[in-house]
Amino acid sequence: MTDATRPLVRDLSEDELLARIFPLLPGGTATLLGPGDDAAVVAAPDARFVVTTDVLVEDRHFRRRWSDGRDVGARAATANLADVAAMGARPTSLVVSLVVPGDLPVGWVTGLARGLAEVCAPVGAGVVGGDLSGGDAVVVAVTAHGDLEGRAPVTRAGARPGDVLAYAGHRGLSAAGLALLDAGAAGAAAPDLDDVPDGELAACVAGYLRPTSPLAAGPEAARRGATAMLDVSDGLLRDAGRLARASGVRVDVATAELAADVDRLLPAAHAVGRGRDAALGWVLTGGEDHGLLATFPPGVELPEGFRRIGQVLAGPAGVTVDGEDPGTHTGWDHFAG
Ligand SMILES: Nc1ncnc2c1ncn2[C@@H]1O[C@H](COP(=O)(O)OP(=O)(O)OP(=O)(O)O)[C@@H](O)[C@H]1O
Ligand SMILES: Cc1ncc(C[n+]2csc(CCOP(=O)(O)O)c2C)c(N)n1
Ligand SMILES: [Mg+2]
Ligand SMILES: [Mg+2]
Ligand SMILES: [Mg+2]
Repeated sequence: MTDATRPLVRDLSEDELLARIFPLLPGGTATLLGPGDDAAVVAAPDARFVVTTDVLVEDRHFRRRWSDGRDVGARAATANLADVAAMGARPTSLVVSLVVPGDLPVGWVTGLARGLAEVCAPVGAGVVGGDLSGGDAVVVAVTAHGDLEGRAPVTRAGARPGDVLAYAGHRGLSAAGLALLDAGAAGAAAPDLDDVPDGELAACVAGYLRPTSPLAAGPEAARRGATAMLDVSDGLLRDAGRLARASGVRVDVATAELAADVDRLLPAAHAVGRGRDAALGWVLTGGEDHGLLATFPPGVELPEGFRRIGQVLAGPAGVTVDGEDPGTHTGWDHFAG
């Protein structure tokens, strides 16, 4: 019988570990020279490219008892590709820096490469290089690049009073999944997604372990004239506030437009002994869904996947919910609780 926990990272040399990773990485349609040399070469037909980076830290962004390597690889790719898409760009390539302890099974690391490939390959993005180091905790730092294909980038700063506020992707799913794992899984073995009961609870846990981002909706929003856009990583209200301040407008989120999302999360709220207030909180302030929040000029037909969730009004710059100040807790902050 094969032992999935062997060999360990410390049983292999760096070169041996890399030799197991390389064949698993997606090639990508823009890759001219992939991993193995001092740097990769990636086509940039537009003569400009977008570049962004995000890091996942063990016990801050994921727990090894909940997430396997594949989950973390998929999540690291999604978090980064969503930032590329939020500029209106098409992802082309990623580099991945890995810090791993020596007692980590090699299968965890190859799982991470497979998780990266599962998210990157379908959109034609290559994993073209990275770095490897030892350390006490697992850290996955990804840098992603994207092609604007001749379009102007969609920044956070272009929203105008009168625009429609719209969102594509899941809302509150990841936060609900985290709450379920937090409430039920202390000390438990990593849940295999296949073992989680069917239905909405499983969808929430999957939404936390492997969030999906509507990546194609970013370039499509740009083509349809989106005036501002960002991905929601820290919470709908927190990120809407960033867009609002960058644009110098008031962004008003309408809870009536979010009722179906709240309903969907009620089983998860009940499972952790909470009610509708918790579900609404996850939708408004939960992070890591990596959906796209964008503003469009009035009258524009929204691109596929986007739904209206509010409106853009004249200042003072900031976010309101049904016309009211939402208070201080609008989402995640690494340092300010
Ligand atoms: N250490 C840093 N040095 C330079 N710029 C940084 C640093 N950290 C963040 N930034 C920049 O600050 C801006 C906001 O970063 P932030 O990480 O909040 O955005 P994000 O990646 O879209 O969100 P999230 O990290 O929640 O997914 C980005 O333009 C980012 O490049
Ligand atoms: C074990 C565990 N506890 C809490 C959370 C929640 N969380 C961590 S970072 C973050 C915001 C996005 O991160 P960043 O701003 O670094 O991109 C959120 C919502 C989690 N994912 N895992
Ligand atoms: Mg970031
Ligand atoms: Mg972002
Ligand atoms: Mg953040």
